[in-house]
Amino acid sequence: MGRNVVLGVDSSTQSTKVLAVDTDTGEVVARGQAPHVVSTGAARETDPEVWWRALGEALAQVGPYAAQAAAISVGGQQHGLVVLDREGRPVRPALLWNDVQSAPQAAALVAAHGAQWWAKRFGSVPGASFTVTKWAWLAEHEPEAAKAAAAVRLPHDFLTERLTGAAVTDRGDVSGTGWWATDTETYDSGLLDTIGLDPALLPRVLGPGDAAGTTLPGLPLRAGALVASGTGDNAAAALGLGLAPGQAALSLGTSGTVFTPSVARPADPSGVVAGFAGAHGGWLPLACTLNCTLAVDKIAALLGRDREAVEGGGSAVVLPFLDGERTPNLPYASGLLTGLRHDTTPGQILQAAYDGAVYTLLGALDEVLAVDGGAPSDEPLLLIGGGARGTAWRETVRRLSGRAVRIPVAEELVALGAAAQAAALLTGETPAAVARRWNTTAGPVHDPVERDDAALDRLGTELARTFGAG
Ligand SMILES: Nc1ncnc2c1ncn2[C@@H]1O[C@H](COP(=O)(O)OP(=O)(O)O)[C@@H](O)[C@H]1O
Ligand SMILES: O=C(CO)[C@@H](O)[C@H](O)COP(=O)(O)O
Repeated sequence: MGRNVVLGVDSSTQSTKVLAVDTDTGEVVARGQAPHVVSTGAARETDPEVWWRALGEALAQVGPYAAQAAAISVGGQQHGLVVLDREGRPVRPALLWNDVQSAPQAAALVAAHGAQWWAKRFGSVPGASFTVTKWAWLAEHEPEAAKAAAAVRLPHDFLTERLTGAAVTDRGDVSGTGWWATDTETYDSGLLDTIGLDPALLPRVLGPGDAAGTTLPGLPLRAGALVASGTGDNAAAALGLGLAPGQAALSLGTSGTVFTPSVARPADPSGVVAGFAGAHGGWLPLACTLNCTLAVDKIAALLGRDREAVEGGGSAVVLPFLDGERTPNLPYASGLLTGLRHDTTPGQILQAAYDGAVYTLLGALDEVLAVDGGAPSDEPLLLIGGGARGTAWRETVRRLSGRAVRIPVAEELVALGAAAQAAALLTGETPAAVARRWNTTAGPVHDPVERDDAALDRLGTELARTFGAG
């Protein structure tokens, strides 16, 4: 007898990953992965057709499970602006979450209404990552493309629609647009009017547990398989970990993120904490940096060193803002290296890059955990994302946080969370209950070590001195 299998997809910045997961046990029985192309230079863009082709390639790698799976769900990188024509073809490449060209539009939108208004109504103060600022940029710089729009989607909506034909999104991902009000859980027609975006172009927002539909014929999938709503990648990871309020995750990928579910609706006027909705109800306060694994890998490459070839000690400080930065909000910043002495070694400079990438995430973690008013939790911090496989990343987080860290053995928590969402459609459980049944957080716990306050002080001083940020 064949296994009961579901498929979970993570269409993230650098690649698409597909997991085929045994619904009963949570065992990953097959996996596939195919790379994306992200533009270099001033813009960060990817043609959505690249995601669609990558999904096909990754599905091909899971072999017969693609046609066997009874349900599928797509988690995707958040915020990206996908503009489609009447035939559902991209009008132009998608503007990604880490494209900071819309920083002037973000500043103008915040100035027009005030940070308090944004936080209170939308749960977030939009920086250049938010979709609303990208639409404003498009309307200003490429009005013909904006006029040609017959549909506006997020990355995961685009893929879900290709699978089902349904124009839908979910509350987790839509909460990162900046045009969906978290206080009323509706699109804000007044705001859409001011940015010239017709609400008819937007997808319907599904509720927790709703299905998007079933697979269209002609796909390399079981005809009529259930397709879950999908969600943004961080919300999917929260599902994949079965996170409960007070349990926090730190994700080390192209972006660095920290998040925890909360009962209270986040509304941080400082803009550090984004007030996202959870995929299955509740809230998901989150902070995100633009420069994480790619930035540190680039610095390792510039130094001609393996990413693990770090050395402790010394006084070097690196602020690895190679793409500008979002936390703190410094979209025009570039990377900075200071504190060099005659005895500084290349390995110390590389370690300083890791420190610089982790520093603001840990500061933001306390703010994320404070949304529910609790004291910072003593629970081990769950470390996920590609970087969690690296010793240098793990040891940097331990040394700068002074906290215990747990590394789940399960990799690809976003795809696993999508798979849990798909399985939940079949079993009637919540995705979190599925994830707990699958024991997705199992993995070694690394005990706390003494916090390196000297390194934290050096970084804090440099951020304040150079950028006036802390
Ligand atoms: N063994 C490893 N050690 C440290 N870093 C790793 C390892 N394997 C992958 N990575 C890092 O993981 C990153 C990709 O992580 P991932 O979470 O898949 O990114 P994204 O979801 O943004 O596409 C790469 O940029 C790479 O630096
Ligand atoms: O913008 C955010 C969160 O607000 C990013 O976390 C993106 O969702 C991209 O994620 P990765 O590709 O780095 O996983």
